[in-house]
Amino acid sequence: MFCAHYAADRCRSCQWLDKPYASQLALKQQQLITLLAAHQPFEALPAVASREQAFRYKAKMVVLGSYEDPVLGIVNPQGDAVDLADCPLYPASFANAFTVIKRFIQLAALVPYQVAKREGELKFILLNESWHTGRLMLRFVLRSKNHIAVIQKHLPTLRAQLPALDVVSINLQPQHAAVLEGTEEWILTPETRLRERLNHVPLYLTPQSFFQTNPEIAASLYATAMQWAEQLQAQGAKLQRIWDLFCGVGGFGLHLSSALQRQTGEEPELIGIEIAPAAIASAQQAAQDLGLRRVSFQALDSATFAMAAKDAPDLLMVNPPRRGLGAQLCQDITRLAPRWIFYSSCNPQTLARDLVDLPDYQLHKVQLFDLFAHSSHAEVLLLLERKAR
Ligand SMILES: C[S@@+](CC[C@H](N)C(=O)[O-])C[C@H]1O[C@@H](n2cnc3c(N)ncnc32)[C@H](O)[C@@H]1O
Repeated sequence: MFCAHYAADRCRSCQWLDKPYASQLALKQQQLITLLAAHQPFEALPAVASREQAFRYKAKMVVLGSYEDPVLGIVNPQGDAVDLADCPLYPASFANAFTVIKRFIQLAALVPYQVAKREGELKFILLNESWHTGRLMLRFVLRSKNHIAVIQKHLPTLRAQLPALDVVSINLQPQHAAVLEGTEEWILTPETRLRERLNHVPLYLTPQSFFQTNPEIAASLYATAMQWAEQLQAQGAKLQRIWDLFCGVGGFGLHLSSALQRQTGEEPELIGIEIAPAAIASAQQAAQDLGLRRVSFQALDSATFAMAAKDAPDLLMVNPPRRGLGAQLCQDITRLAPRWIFYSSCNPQTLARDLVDLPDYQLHKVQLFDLFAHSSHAEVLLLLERKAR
């Protein structure tokens, strides 16, 4: 992929862009296998390759410059404001959306926040596109409530110029700190969720709920977890109780539950645990759309849930943030002793550390999903089985 910003040394966010894509993927795979070498023997499946560009359906843009001439992008290590409205990682529609958003910033006189002076109002623009529908969700991250009224006043103009825009919200982030978003959110549109669909599963993206940046590879990741579960069930494994810890809007659990039900005609019991209430509401809506009845999505801390649990599920799905599961949760998983674990990780280092804390489990399968092409980041799915005692 050619990127003019990278070539001019303005943006180096894609740290590996100087390597041909095939070499990037081979290197990630090799690093992963080396990291997990102590857990041999296991089957290392071929890495799932991404598109090289236009795969990133979520943009987090710092708002810089002035309201008359706004810049949407980053401040690079040299301290320069770099406009990334034409970043080739985004789908083609984002360039037009950013042009319209810049006009809106001018119209509503939304002064970009200046970190050094602690002045201004608009900190970030967060934009999501649904891969399935092409519809958009836009969030303005503001320092104070001062500009809510003016954004509301001009909202009809924004929506007329960007007809794909379904959801618009304001997030309040009053702190002078490197924090992307705050806890208060106002949704300004009648539509409060962006509809997505990966494989056969409807998913709802809302402000304040996590969703994967690369939906095409996320679809492959969910489909793979689903196929592994179907294979286990076909080989006679009992998979009647599933937990999906760190479930977000429910991607893994909903795929697993609906696929296993399709295979046997019997719906497994699914418990999904996630800290963000907005994501839980989305997961509940999707479960209802799928007609699943034996589902309980709960807004809780995963470690607290596991600590209080007495009985293990048959299949434990975990997909923690970069920090991994941590020692306490690994201890509770060991105590509960589910037979099967699917571990999806976006940080192989913390994954490797967690595996050391799960000595009762044998690693069977490893697969890399390149959600983050041109970077050193890797998403991995593992299949673990409790060792015979
Ligand atoms: C890597 S994301 C995975 C989300 C989801 N499994 C998916 O496929 O999109 C990690 C999720 O863990 C949630 N999370 C973070 N800390 C948590 C905690 N202590 N307990 C439960 N969920 C947590 C985040 O809000 C986020 O949705």
